[in-house]
Amino acid sequence: MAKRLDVSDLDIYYDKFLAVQGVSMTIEPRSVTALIGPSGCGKSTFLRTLNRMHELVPNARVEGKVMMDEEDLYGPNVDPVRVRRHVGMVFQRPNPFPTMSVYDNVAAGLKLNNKRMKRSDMDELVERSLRSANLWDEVKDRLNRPGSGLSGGQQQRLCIARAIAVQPDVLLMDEPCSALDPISTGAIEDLIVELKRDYTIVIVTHNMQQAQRISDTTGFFNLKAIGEPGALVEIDATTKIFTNPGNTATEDYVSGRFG
Ligand SMILES: Nc1ncnc2c1ncn2[C@@H]1O[C@H](COP(=O)(O)OP(=O)(O)OP(=O)(O)O)[C@@H](O)[C@H]1O
Repeated sequence: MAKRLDVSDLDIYYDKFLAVQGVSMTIEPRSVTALIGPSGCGKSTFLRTLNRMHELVPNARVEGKVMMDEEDLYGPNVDPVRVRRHVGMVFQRPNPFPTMSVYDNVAAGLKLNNKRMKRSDMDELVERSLRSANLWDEVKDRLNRPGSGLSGGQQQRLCIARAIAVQPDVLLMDEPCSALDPISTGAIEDLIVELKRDYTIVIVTHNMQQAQRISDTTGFFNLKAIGEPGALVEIDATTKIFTNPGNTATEDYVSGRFG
């Protein structure tokens, strides 16, 4: 669990459109890396290349390299479905499987991967995942009720439980709190800080305070110029990015002068 990602010279295309150019960065295990930047600069696009979800868009592709420890995620014999199992994703809007129970939502990935798992082992893993997602106490008496009956914040923690049930190495989060109220947001932020003990976490956020509260490292993306692709401007310790960034565009962005 908790592997390092090493991205080098990554160019990301939607068909002929070069959306993001020349990204290189190292993402350390057992840390939270926040990706910030104005709308349209390619943060979500970049995030989706880290588990090969980008290529689910027809004709979308990348050039460059993404290494997870010693493994080239875009190597010739690598199965993208396996990559997505090892690099989990949590989305902006909580998306539990609506007709499935709370239990089955968490067990869904486990069932796909381990068809012969004993019921008692499955029960144990579902409980452990829900506990890790700080949701167990709230749902233990309604495991058989639909996941869609939970509150928005609970649904998002259910999605996090589902993502960690398969014991991924990396967890990607694309604005996981943007649909949540401040109290649910606080619960998810606390959870992210706890989860970094076991996982490598990369989160896209528009919320500067959130990036400062929960991340160790922050990467600032921006468009090179109007009509040009997005690019990584700088990446550094979060305290440095927010107090003494190396680039004036970063300073303007984090101090709210644009974006
Ligand atoms: N499915 C797609 N097909 C074609 N172009 C796309 C697709 N998704 C995104 N793009 C383009 O890629 C560029 C980067 O978009 P992306 O959504 O990654 O930016 P972002 O920084 O995450 O924005 P936001 O903060 O608004 O979510 C934009 O020019 C966008 O229009």
